[in-house]
Amino acid sequence: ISNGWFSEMSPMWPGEAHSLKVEKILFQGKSDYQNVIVFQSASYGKVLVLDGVIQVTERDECAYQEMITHLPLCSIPNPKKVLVIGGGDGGVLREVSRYSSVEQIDICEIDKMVVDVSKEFFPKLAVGFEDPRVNLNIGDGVAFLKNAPEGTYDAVIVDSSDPVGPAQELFEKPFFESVARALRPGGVVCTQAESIWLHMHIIKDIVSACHQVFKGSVDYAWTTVPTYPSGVIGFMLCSTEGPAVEFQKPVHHIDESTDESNTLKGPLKYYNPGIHSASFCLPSFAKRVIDAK
Ligand SMILES: NCCCN[C@H]1CC[C@H](N)CC1
Repeated sequence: ISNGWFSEMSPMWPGEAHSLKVEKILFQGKSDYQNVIVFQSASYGKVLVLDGVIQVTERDECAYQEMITHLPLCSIPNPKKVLVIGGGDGGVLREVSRYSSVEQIDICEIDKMVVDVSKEFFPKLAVGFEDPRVNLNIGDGVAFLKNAPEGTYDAVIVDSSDPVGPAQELFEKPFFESVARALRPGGVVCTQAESIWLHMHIIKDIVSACHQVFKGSVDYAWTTVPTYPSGVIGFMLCSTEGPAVEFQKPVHHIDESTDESNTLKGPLKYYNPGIHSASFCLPSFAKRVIDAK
């Protein structure tokens, strides 16, 4: 942070950096896994940064948390058991807790400091931890999945940081295989899948690994998040062999009218059925890589 600005630099997006004006640094720490910073920005509310990379801001987190959750959960009729890998800020838990059909929400976050910092500085995200259906595990998602009984989950959501550092193995085939084993037939997974403007090479490898591992549907969706690099982020949507899942046609309808204004959850700010279907439409440079047979 220099002369009041934070610039997000990484070898993951060489030659460019999104900057936010810093009003006040609220927390600085180093966990067993990464450097953790929280600052009050001038225009995006509070910001959580891990190893110099923006994870969430109060102003635009809704886009990411709502899309990564509702794209998979609105694609299956009756989600009951959901697993979140990563997601220690609680935002995905907040979105999963909107489903009355859900009975069990397991979460496996490797870094306890992320949970503690979110509870202290991001109450609108950490509200997700208050749901009685949530079981919090602090540990490595890869090990957690290896110990999960086969066919346990209807949905797995992989809310990870970038494949540089603790989350690296969450982008590799062995991990996808352990996800497939933990899902029931026709179960769905949604993973954070980087930017079509910056990471087509990473996306190409993820898509290829997913086609080898998931014998149901394999699809890629994307959305806007102003404070993520290049202003967009994508998601892999995959299902295991079993009852067919058509990700582009949501079977479950939630929209801005779902009124939770009486709770910290509030109504949906971003997701709606139109955005759901539109998010699978790709620009040609991405389509030719992602849809290539
Ligand atoms: N719940 C925190 C979001 C983590 N996902 C982000 C995607 C974009 C990355 N550059 C940083 C992590």
